[in-house]
Amino acid sequence: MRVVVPFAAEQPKTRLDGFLTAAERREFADAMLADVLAAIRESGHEPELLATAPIDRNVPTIVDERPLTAAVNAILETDSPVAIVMADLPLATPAALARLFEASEDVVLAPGRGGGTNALVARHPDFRVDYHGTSFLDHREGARRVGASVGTVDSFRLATDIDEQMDLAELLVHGEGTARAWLDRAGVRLVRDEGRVGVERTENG
Ligand SMILES: Nc1nc2c(ncn2[C@@H]2O[C@H](COP(=O)(O)OP(=O)(O)OP(=O)(O)O)[C@@H](O)[C@H]2O)c(=O)[nH]1
Ligand SMILES: C[C@H](OP(=O)(O)O)C(=O)O
Repeated sequence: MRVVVPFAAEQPKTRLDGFLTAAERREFADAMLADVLAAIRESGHEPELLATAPIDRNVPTIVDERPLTAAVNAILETDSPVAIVMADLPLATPAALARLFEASEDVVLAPGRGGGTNALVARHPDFRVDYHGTSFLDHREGARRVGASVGTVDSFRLATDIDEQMDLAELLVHGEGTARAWLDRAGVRLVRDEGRVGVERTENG
């Protein structure tokens, strides 16, 4: 099965603007991508990148400048089965991915917190994506509309996409890979005084 990883190569992670500079966001997105690619390989699959611009990685790469939904649907139109795994899932483990890849339904969805779809497998030739907003609900409805059976993978590690500053706390609590190490080097630390955990940046970061 093809495992395709969409990647916004040029201006990634704009919601972290203010906490990380544009150059840092590129480095951090790259570090998360490295973790995701490693987890996919360890699960026994060879990942492919679907990037908005050429990037210098030793991975087969499709460059498609169109927005995310159009670029992913261009792949789903020509191939099945295909897995789509987002590049901002640095907590993803080979075991969590294997649960996604090995589920038997025509369309298998790994929801993200907040209603998104962090990873999916499409085995039905007529299924198409519609990302952003509550894409999990849209994808479930879309799958049913084309007569596809739908499965859901209940996984904290696949549900934790890193979009906003508070998501960085999850990576500091649970992460062990390249992206976690990048945060440590950048001086991003947990704040665990009271209430919900948060993050701050120390001077020497
Ligand atoms: N190929 C492709 N991938 C994209 C595009 N937009 C986002 N992605 C990737 O899709 C996944 C989910 O991205 P989002 O969290 O929606 O967007 P983001 O660019 O990472 O972050 P924000 O700028 O904060 O929205 C990540 O793997 C992104 O790298 C796009 O236009 N084309
Ligand atoms: C790609 C998009 O991600 P989000 O905008 O929820 O991070 C989605 O899952 O629909």
